[in-house]
Amino acid sequence: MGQAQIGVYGLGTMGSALALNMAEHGFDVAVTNRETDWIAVFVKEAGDLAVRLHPHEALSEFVGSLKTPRVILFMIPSGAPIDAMLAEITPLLSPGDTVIDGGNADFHDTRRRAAQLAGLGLHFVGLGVSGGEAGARHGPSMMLGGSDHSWQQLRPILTAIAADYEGVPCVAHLGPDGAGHFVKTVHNGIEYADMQVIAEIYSLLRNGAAMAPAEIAALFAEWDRGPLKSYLVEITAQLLTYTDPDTGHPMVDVIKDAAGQKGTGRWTVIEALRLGQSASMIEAAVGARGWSSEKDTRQAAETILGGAVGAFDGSTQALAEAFLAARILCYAQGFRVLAAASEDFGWSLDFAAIARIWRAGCIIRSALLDDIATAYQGDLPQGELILAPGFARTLAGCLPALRQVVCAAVHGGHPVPALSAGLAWYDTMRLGHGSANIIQAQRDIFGRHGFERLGQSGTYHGPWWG
Ligand SMILES: NC(=O)C1=CN([C@@H]2O[C@H](COP(=O)(O)OP(=O)(O)OC[C@H]3O[C@@H](n4cnc5c(N)ncnc54)[C@H](OP(=O)(O)O)[C@@H]3O)[C@@H](O)[C@H]2O)C=CC1
Ligand SMILES: O=C(CO)[C@H](O)[C@H](O)COP(=O)(O)O
Repeated sequence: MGQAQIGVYGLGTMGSALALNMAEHGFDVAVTNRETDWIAVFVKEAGDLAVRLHPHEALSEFVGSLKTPRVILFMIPSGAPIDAMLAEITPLLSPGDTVIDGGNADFHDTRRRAAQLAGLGLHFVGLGVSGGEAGARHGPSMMLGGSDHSWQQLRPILTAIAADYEGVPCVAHLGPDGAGHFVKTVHNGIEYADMQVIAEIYSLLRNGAAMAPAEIAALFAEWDRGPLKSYLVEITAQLLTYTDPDTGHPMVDVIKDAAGQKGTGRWTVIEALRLGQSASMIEAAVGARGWSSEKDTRQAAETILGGAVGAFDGSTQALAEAFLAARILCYAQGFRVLAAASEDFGWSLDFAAIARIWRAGCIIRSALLDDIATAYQGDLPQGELILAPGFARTLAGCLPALRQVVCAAVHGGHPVPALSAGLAWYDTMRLGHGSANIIQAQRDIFGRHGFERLGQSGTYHGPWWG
């Protein structure tokens, strides 16, 4: 009879940190890894926590060491590796056991896997985990999609290891099958947009206002003490203080300006479009990462198109206000995608709960999330965050600055795709009467698609065809 309360397969960055976190909270954890040489090293390096870690090389022994019904967490790349491991492990499991994918998975795959395992009497959980290595080790934010049975099995462990926000653990059961992975995907989409906004503001300060990294670091550190307080602002302030030991230059200057991406930002945009939404700031951030990776093309273009940029003479106060407006807008776009998916998949997502579990532990944790949780607990006009009285007021106060910053950036030739996408969305939403009447007329002329008339029901055609 097995004794371990949970098994962790995959002792990479995240899996090893989560296993140590569980052990530290008094849970007995069976551990294993594809590369088996690493298992003993990991346990040895765990020091005092090793007593709670039970290493196994063979999968059958790992499974056999677990209390039943079993709970097994995979922290490996999602996609083909998860499917291959499910094929290997499911014959060793019994009805009632739960398998968790804690990686960043495409929620469509999670839904498929949940259905596949349900056919075997097994439970499959898609668990979004955020916080990087430090979060996983000391308290991540976790978004769970799966059955009530699995949630009851996992709840004691997950609430113990989760980040804590004023006594509230940052973990929640958000819905069935793919709901947790979907929410994590959108979390990452917001992460992309917020990071892009920070990069754009940095660039305006550095290339437009000729500020040194150390000065910008001080400014970000100051912002981190006010309404812009967030993990991403904090680490940006820190990273700008480092010097490259090889060259003596600011570290940020020797890092190639080509951003990587593993897929979650792109998935957010694809799902948003599929759901009839446009998370334009997230789209801008994904696009900007793509363009950034075309370094050779950009270098060639600079010699042909001219790469000079003008001075940016906006104040740092205007930048702070523009940043706050942009942050509200990008979170609001992310929540709109969640709302659309919740409706489409019948998940009944609890948006206040999502905001609450993002307040600590995760990469997008920020001062704003408590206000978002509060807004979702009250009456939200049209269900729109930007219409919540507090946010509408803040946006109205900060919008002149966002407009001024975007204008100054455009005037000086500084690319600000996320800031300008946010502004365009705000300006679109605040107009009760837009310009789509022209599009409707065009569609009717070339395709007889018909249009609605203001104040009348039914479909009409114009007098175009004589
Ligand atoms: N790093 C981060 O900040 C975050 C990562 N994630 C997600 O967590 C998961 C793990 O990421 P991370 O810990 O960073 O990755 P690492 O690269 O540090 O570790 C990967 C782990 O997966 C194992 N592995 C790789 N390929 C296979 C395979 N084909 N079959 C079985 N095991 C395999 C590796 O085993 P071996 O040692 O044998 O190579 C290793 O244990 C990913 O899905 C990632 O998207 C989620 C949130 C944050
Ligand atoms: O999930 C995460 C943070 O929340 C991971 O760090 C993820 O890898 C970030 O995405 P990308 O690598 O595409 O920047």
